[in-house]
This record gives sequence, structure tokens and C-alpha cells, in this order.
Amino acid sequence: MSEAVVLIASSLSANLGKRVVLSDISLSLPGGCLVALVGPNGAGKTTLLRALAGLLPSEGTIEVCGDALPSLTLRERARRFAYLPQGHQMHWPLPARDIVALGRYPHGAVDPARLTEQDAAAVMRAMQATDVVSLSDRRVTELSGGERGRVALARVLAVEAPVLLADEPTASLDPRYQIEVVTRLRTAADSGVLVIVVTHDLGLAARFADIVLVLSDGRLVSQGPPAGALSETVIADVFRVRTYRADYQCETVIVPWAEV
Ligand SMILES: Nc1ncnc2c1ncn2[C@@H]1O[C@H](COP(=O)(O)OP(=O)(O)OP(=O)(O)O)[C@@H](O)[C@H]1O
Repeated sequence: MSEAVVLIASSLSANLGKRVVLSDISLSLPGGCLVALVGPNGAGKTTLLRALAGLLPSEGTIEVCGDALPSLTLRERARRFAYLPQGHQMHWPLPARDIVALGRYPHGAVDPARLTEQDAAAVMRAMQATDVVSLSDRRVTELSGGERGRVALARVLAVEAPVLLADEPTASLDPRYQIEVVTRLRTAADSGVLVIVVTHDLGLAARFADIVLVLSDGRLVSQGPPAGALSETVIADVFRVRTYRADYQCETVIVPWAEV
């Protein structure tokens, strides 16, 4: 991981309503890195992703690719942060390809029917990476939850942003596609992107992430390579579960086993 740091947050705090949801979060993350953001329900994971992208007000400072976030126009922010929200609901019966083409909107592609060669190539790369080319002409409202999830992932890959934020991208996917989606995100990281993925799957986090961030009650309580950041003690303290741990094919296996 000799890549340059692309995202720095210093003393980040955020309130929602009257609740303090994030407190004093400091991070420095390089490109080319897959980061798993884990923590119990309500810990503040979604809020942290949104705060990092400037999608909600926060205190503290955020720098992306060397620029202070507030100095960037909205369009520039949208080119630097590709954001996949939780749930990826879609209500307009558009063809899957047009949804993926929305990923090029921050680059000026306002009409999916009239993409430049460069935009069309980015859309195709993203659709191939997520195995949705065969769904191109299908209306997204007529796809299964898992198929829609892969189309939504293709949309954010099509942005080709230096930072990709994905909120539970494997939820509702079958086991094969869970592995496939994480593998795609791993490939994006290997190509130089900083990928931050919210997940409840500690096994996937341990296996695929370079860095794990553990959030509890709005505070970062553990961070670093998976073996240390997801130690038995951390998981017991934060999630209140014991884990089965093993090594398989030179990779760490963590399975939540029983309540503490
Ligand atoms: N609009 C809001 N107003 C007030 N409180 C909110 C709002 N949105 C979220 N919260 C609270 O902020 C806290 C963090 O929510 P957040 O969605 O970031 O958690 P999370 O870690 O992503 O949870 P989950 O794993 O359940 O998706 C929760 O206690 C939640 O109830």
C-alpha cells in the first residue's frame, strides 16, 4: 500500500436532530485500498459515509485528493465520490443501461441516449464488471432485488471516481454474487481506487479488506488490518458475540458464533 493518501478526515463530528451521531473521527486513507466499515446497527456507519462525501453537515475537516471538501463544486464532489446508498430502490422503469449511464452525469453526460464514446466505454466497463450486460434493456423495476443491486453497483463504478463509498452492497445478494461483488470492489481497489464498504459480514471484511474500521456509538474504536482490528476482544466488546476463527487457504475466516 504505497499509494498516496486520498481521503483525510480530522476530528469529524456530526449531529442528527439533537443526537450526537459521530464523535471525533480521524482517518487517513490511501488509494488502492479496500476498507471495510463495520459496527452494530445504529453505530453511525451510514452517517460517516455521508459525512465523508459532504452529503450532510459535519464539524471537523475533510480533504479529498488534496483539496478541502468545501472548496469543491457539487459536480466535482460527485466526480470524486461515487456513492452507493443502502437499499438502492429504483422507482422509474428505465432500462438498466440508462441507470448505469447516470454514473456519467457528473462528467456532463446528461442524456443516456447521447453518450460520448468515452462515457459509453465507461458504462460498458462497469456493466461488464458487474455482469449486467445481459440486463441492458430490461426495466430496472422488473429486476430482482439482487439484479437491481448489481445494476446500482455498475452505476457507481461507471463514475470512475477516486473514492467509492458503498453502503451494504452485498445485502440481498445470493452467496455467489456476494463474493462476486466484493471481488469487483477488490478489483476497483487494486486499480487504485479507495473503496469504503459498509458491511455486517465480518467474514467478508476479514477476508477481503486491507483495513477495517470499527465504529461503535459514533466513535472509531478500532482500525487497521483485519486480524488486529477485528480481534476476538474487539468483536466481543463491540458486537457482544464470540467468534469462530480459522485460517483457510491462507485467508482469515471469522464466523460470529454465540452471544458473549
Ligand atoms: N435523520 C435522523 N435524525 C435523527 N437521528 C438519526 C437520523 N438518521 C439516523 N439517526 C440515528 O443516528 C444513528 C446512526 O445511524 P446510521 O444510519 O448512521 O447507523 P448505521 O451504523 O448505518 O446503522 P445500520 O447498521 O442499522 O444501518 C442511529 O442511532 C440513528 O437512529
